[in-house]
Amino acid sequence: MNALLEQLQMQGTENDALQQDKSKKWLNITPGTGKFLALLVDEIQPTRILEIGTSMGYSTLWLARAGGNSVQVVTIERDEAKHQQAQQHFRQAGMDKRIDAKLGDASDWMTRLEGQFELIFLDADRSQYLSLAPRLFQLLKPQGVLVVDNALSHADDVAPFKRWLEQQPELDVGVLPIGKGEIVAYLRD
Ligand SMILES: C[S@@+](CC[C@H](N)C(=O)[O-])C[C@H]1O[C@@H](n2cnc3c(N)ncnc32)[C@H](O)[C@@H]1O
Repeated sequence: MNALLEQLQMQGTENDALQQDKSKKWLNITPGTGKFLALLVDEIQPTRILEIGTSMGYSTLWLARAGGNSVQVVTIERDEAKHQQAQQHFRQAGMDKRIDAKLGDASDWMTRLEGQFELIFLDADRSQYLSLAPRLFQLLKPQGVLVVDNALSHADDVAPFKRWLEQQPELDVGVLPIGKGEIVAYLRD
């Protein structure tokens, strides 16, 4: 599994350096963010994790591995080629049973998901975050944590969403200087 993560990290870096078409870039989280997510999973011990923005499944694999056998990760990707390749990586890692990979737009899938998640990782089209915010909030379980990537690398893009989070009295919101910057929002009970 370590070897697969290292391979995906290297392939992603190489692909993104050469690829001109942004929709074909992998845009993996950094290994540091992967380690942070794994630590968080170890601390929260979630049974259900929601990820928005699968790409090739690099971050999904960090989440699923840390969660062990008892976790189910639901991950959403709208690009069919990426969705297919991610599923191949999940099988390769032997993690396909605990990863439920959905193909389609997050705004659509999120209305169809039932129940709540102890951890939500948001790493998708930042222009949609504000419109997704109310439903994301409903999907987050009390004492759950929402993590949002690119808080520092694309601070202007995520600013309206971050302000929305900060206006919710039940949420404690901070930004950690890990990887591309991570918003971490904790939903008090
Ligand atoms: C930054 S990449 C995700 C990287 C991935 N989390 C990782 O670190 O391995 C963002 C991905 O989100 C997908 N995406 C963007 N907006 C989406 C949406 N509204 N619904 C589903 N997928 C979306 C894109 O196609 C892209 O593959």
